[in-house]
Amino acid sequence: MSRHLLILANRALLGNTRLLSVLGHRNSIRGGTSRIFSRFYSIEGSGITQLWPYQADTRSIDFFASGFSSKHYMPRPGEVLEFLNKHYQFPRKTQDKSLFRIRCPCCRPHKRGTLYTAVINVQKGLFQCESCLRKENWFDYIKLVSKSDSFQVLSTVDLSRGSKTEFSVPRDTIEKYPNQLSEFPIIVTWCKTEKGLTLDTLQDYKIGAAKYYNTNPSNNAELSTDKGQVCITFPRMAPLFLDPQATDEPITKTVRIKACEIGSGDLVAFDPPTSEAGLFGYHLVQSETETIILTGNEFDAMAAYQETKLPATCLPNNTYQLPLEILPLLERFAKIYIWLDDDVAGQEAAEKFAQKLGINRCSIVKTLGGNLNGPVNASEALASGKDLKEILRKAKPLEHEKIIGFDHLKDAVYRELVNPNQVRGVQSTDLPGLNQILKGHRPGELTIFTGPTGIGKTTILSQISLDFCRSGVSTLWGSFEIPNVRLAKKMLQQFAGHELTPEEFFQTTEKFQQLPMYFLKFFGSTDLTTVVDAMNHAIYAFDVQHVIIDNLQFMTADQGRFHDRWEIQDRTVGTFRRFATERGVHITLVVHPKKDDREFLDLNSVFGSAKITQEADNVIIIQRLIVDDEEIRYLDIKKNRYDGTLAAIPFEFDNESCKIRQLTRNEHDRRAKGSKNKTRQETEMVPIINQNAGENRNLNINQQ
Ligand SMILES: Nc1ncnc2c1ncn2[C@@H]1O[C@H](COP(=O)(O)OP(=O)(O)OP(=O)(O)O)[C@@H](O)[C@H]1O
Repeated sequence: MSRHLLILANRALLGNTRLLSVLGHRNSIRGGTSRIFSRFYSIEGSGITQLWPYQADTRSIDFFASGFSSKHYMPRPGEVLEFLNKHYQFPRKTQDKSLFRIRCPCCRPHKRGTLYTAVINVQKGLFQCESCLRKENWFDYIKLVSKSDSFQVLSTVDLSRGSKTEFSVPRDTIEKYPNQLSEFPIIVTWCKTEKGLTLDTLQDYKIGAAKYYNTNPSNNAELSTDKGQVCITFPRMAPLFLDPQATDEPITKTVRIKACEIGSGDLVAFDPPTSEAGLFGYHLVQSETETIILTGNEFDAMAAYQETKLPATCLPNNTYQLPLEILPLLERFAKIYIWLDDDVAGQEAAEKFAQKLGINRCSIVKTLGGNLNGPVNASEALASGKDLKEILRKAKPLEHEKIIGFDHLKDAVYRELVNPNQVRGVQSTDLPGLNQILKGHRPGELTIFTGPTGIGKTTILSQISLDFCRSGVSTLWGSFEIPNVRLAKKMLQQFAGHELTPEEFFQTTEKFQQLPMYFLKFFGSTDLTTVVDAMNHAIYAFDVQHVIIDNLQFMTADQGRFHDRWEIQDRTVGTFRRFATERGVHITLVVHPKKDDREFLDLNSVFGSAKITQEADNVIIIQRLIVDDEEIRYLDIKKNRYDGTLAAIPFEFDNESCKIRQLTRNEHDRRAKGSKNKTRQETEMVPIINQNAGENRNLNINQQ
């Protein structure tokens, strides 16, 4: 602590003006220095070392996670005015079209005339009050209006036992990993022959070798108890100081290790497992560096750096996520090349990240350059002898949504045409039948999920969300009926495949915490605007792609009188529908059925008006069929806007893992053969059996 205080004192003395100017863009200096620190860099309570200077360890993560947003960020067109109107701020026009006069959420309205003391730039979301001199960026203004210190979102880390942010071995050992590279010539040879990377590049990036256990959450295998396997190690670096306008060279230190399998480059472990600090290759950034390349993984970053000589870094996790914790590290760059895979998912992520980082400073690199075939990323381009400098030179900025031209649209349509399989969406591992019927989990859709009380809606959705999350789909749960802790407990059991003993708990949570899974803190009846604000924030902060709302009735309970209830639910569904399309996320909404004694449910059984199922892209109903005292349950897909395929998937429930398993055709036929007198509804249900699990074969939808 004393060292940090000393550095802080030195900095304050030597560059007081610079320090204040750095703080100035986020803080009014009217309240004096202590107020500056207490507002943004709180030195009270938890102690100065946690917040200032930005430490290369990970303790300051929560601080940034709850508050940081890039000053380069531009709200979507119309977003600011929509927010102001929804929150009854009654903005008034000024002569300047981009400026609106509003009330300051911080000033006390003592006199009527002093109410409208602030202005907001509706294009940039920047807020400034003439009375209290407060200046805020868009997200901080939202927080002030929402009167919320955080956006009520928990992560898997919060719900298990807190983050593990210490290295598993002493720091000295970590620093020696690059020296161990020479002991494993196989790594150097593989990087050279398979990836075209030189020893110099590996050394520049401090690539090393070390033994690690497999703790990758997408790997279903139990944690191995042997001594681990030799891995190639990628260090993640963070500066000791976070001063976006620093002119001296940042001093960096290793804050996290990513360990991958030699030969495949597949993720084996992160050390520490849950920290998000630092960026790969950040030590290559010099004081005068203004440009950086952001790639999808370490091999792409090294390839881009080797050929273009520009410092290149990569997304920190094996998913398309750009965590808030690393945004401060990218704040200083005037130009960012986003170079992700040139496929549908990669280009969609690139566009999202460009908006998150500020579209004015980002250019998107397309490795394919409009060709149908060829290398899709920097690493493949290097290995196949392409000119990476030339590819980079052709990078284009993302146009603002409002002025998107036909060129951009043409690109997107073309991408979908030539990659039909990629447009199908993320595939389920647990339930291959879902892939056969719905073809995949796609952004921008609304799925309605229903079934009788207690039939297992939450349990199945928990399993499905975990399944997609393991494939990298960042997921936000809004559990308005079941407390988050109970949901997380169920999810942990499904994740482990059995109920956990206290001994297993720690090992399993280590893996579980690495999943991009988040939970809204709300419970019971909650105002729609509050939920939508939190969802918006989660998309910015955690790159959420799938939102689950469980359920519509609990979220809207006690809102409005009896006869207004349908209207409120219709409005809620309409808002979610629009949200899914505009923000490109998949929303799964659980809706209870109407009180219905019939054995089988259909589209008319969904509670509320017909609008609910009309708005939906997919409707899934859990059905039960009683045959000779034995019960068979089905996931019955009753609506599928993507390609119209309708069918039902029979499944059984496994108590031990708390998961469902799809029945094979034989298993189903054996159980269903007792059903002699088929009802009309029963014959309408068309079971699909996972004889060829995972294959997308043509469905014989008249199997029965
Ligand atoms: N297919 C199944 N067979 C038997 N039991 C199940 C099945 N699915 C879930 N369960 C168990 O039934 C209980 C209720 O499950 P769950 O909460 O998921 O139902 P739900 O439909 O979401 O309930 P609600 O209508 O109250 O929201 C849980 O204890 C769960 O473990």
